[in-house]
Amino acid sequence: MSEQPQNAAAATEEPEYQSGFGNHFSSEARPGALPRGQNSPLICPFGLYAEQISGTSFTAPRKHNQRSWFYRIKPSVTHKPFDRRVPRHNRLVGEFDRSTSSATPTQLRWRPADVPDSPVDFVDGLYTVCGAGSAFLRHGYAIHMYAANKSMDNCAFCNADGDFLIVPQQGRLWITTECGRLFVSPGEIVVLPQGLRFLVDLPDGPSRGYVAEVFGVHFQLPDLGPIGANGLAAPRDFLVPTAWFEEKFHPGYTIVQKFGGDLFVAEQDFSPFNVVAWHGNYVPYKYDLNKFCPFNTVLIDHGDPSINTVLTAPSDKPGIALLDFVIFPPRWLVSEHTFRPPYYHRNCMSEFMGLIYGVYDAKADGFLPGGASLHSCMTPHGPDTKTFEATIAHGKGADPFRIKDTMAFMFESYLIPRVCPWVLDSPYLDCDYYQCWIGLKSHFSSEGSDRTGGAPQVEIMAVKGD
Ligand SMILES: O=C(O)Cc1cc(O)ccc1O
Repeated sequence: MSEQPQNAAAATEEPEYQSGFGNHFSSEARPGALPRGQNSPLICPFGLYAEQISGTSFTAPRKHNQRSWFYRIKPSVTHKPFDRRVPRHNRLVGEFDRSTSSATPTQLRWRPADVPDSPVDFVDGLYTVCGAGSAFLRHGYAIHMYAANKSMDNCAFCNADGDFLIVPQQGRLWITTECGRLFVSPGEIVVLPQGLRFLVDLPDGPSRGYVAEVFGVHFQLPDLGPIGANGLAAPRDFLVPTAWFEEKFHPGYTIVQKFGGDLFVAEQDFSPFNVVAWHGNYVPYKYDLNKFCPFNTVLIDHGDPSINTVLTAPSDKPGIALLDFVIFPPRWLVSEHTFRPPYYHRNCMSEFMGLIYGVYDAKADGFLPGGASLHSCMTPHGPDTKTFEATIAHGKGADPFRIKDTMAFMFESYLIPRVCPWVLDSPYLDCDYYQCWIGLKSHFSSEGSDRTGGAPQVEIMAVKGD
């Protein structure tokens, strides 16, 4: 047995991690448990079973190829047949079409959902907000949110459909996976790859957050282009678990498998967290968003948000994301004679936004931590009236200004999302969202602007020589 605490929910200290992104990692909870020389020896050390999990086709190009080898007490196949789970609720979608969801160009915003009073775990608290494509066709994505208050008990979750990128907003997540354990706090994110079994304990009780799920592709770090070799999210800040196992007889233990958006259950009599050693590059990982190294304009204008991409799930088209994860972290705004909040815009990409804490600089009110907004392809949006008027009135844009204590994020996709009925009928839907822009009035004057007074757009400081 592992030396570490057996009751995952009781543990509150960070476990040990390995660091890096895309590495071939290896870890053993028992020295000598990792076979040397080959992946699948006739007899594995300690009598373990060897089992591979592949996250890409066997023949995927080497630079994309992902797989891990697990050395476990019993193989994961040792369970009774899968049965469709009697739905407690049916709010997960894996195929987005007219029968499951609808498309709307309307700007949508939701207030934060209350965490329920009745006991709800991570799986039952998960509901799809919107998405596009199909888990079966291995192309598309789903955006989910969760509100839960109790740890998963005697069960583990396995998402056969895609990778989960979880953004906790309230309450820490203590996540046990086949590769080991991760402690994830609001301000951090965690990626759980397709098919990996995991369970979520909630050491703080009530818990809420956002999930992006991508079908048929995995998240990668964005290229840095002219930024150079450093900046944005650094590979060494990604943390991967070390092997941890429990050898527990667990009669009635259930694997809850999401398959095409539906939930299936299969019973077994042991903990699936029985991997004593593993190696490979198909791994769960977490990342602290406060480690992000943001870049920004340093003279004029407001840069496009793509500059703050943490992770991207690419499409087959170069430079076009199936789903980008972009953040709006604390940063200095220094551009001159510039309207510094996000510009008004209509984009060909669709944008789902969430707020982890603080205030987002385009919305003076109404966009709250735990809430969300969705602006679909070519739907106009931008700063609300209060933000625009305050920015202009106070002549903001002259002195360097530090945006503090905030963390907003965006899931951005080139596939247009369809929205689920339960979030359109939700009591948390802000039906007055459009009002935040209705007050924007014309400042047009054919005499010329009374604000800039024709001031030069950029002041150039000449430095005289001796
Ligand atoms: O607020 C938004 O909608 C996201 C966003 C932010 C920004 O700084 C520039 C463009 C953009 O779409």
